[in-house]
Amino acid sequence: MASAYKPEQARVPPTLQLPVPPVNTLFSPLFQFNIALCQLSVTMDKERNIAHARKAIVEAAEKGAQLVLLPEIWNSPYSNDSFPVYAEDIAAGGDASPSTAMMSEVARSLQITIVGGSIPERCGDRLYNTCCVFGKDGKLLAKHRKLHLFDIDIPGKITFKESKTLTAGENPTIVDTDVGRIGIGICYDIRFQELAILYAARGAHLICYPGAFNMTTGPLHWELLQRARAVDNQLYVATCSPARDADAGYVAWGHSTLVGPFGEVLATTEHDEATVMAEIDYSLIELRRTNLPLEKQRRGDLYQLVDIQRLNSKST
Ligand SMILES: NC(=O)CC(=O)C(=O)O
Repeated sequence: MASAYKPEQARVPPTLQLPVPPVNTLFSPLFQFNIALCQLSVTMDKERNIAHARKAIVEAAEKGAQLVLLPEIWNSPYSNDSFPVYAEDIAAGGDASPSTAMMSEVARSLQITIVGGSIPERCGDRLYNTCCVFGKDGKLLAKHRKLHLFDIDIPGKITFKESKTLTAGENPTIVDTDVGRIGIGICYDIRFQELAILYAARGAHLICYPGAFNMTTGPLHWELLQRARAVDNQLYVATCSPARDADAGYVAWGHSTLVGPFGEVLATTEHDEATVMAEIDYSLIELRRTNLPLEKQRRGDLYQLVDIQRLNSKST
């Protein structure tokens, strides 16, 4: 009779395995707090977009948000023509990056954490689609450059090639904040489940995906992907889209959403401008991992995901 598989019998070296650490042994973030997803209208006027985002952040904080998530490309129209024109030199800061200066200032003055959606970033002669995370002291905690560029071709429906102007990032981004350990992905990054598995293995409580899905893929895939990433990894997933502008060159799907660790939609909206407010309770992550102990049941003898960065850092 075949004996039952036990994880400790896996023949893969332990350094390659991705054990998920218990949520409550990581560090001490707030376990319960309010998140705001600011689904913003975006215009061609960058100054207006920045002032408008600031106003939405202030209003969300006044309603009790301790974490604010902004949309993908909120300071610029979403187009290859606009990215070079609206791009900012984030590393230079100050006047070279009015969008990140605003987020840093408002995070500090309101004492909140901001996952700043994304903006086009200029670095030397390259452009990136970049998300900046600010702590409540206004410090830049992390910068995530979209890893998977949105290059798709669905004839008669939508063709978009971010790679015409943008360069892909090189690093997954996971960041410790006052409101938990947060993994970051931007829009198309949500389609790559390995990234979410990696974040879960590194102890993420929440994955934030600023994203501008479109009228073709949005109805079928947007919520499906969020719920899949959340239920597979038993953690929270938050998304934030620009509001829909039917006259824009790229029409965003909207529907910014928070999904819980049981794959349940906790809060969402339609396509108009709106701020979605919702409560996050990280104790539910442990509860769901106890209810469904997937981590213990995983067949490490049959399949493994390798954390390349961890592997490389061990071999140098
Ligand atoms: N805009 C994106 O990056 C992704 C998207 O719209 C899709 O995957 O569909």
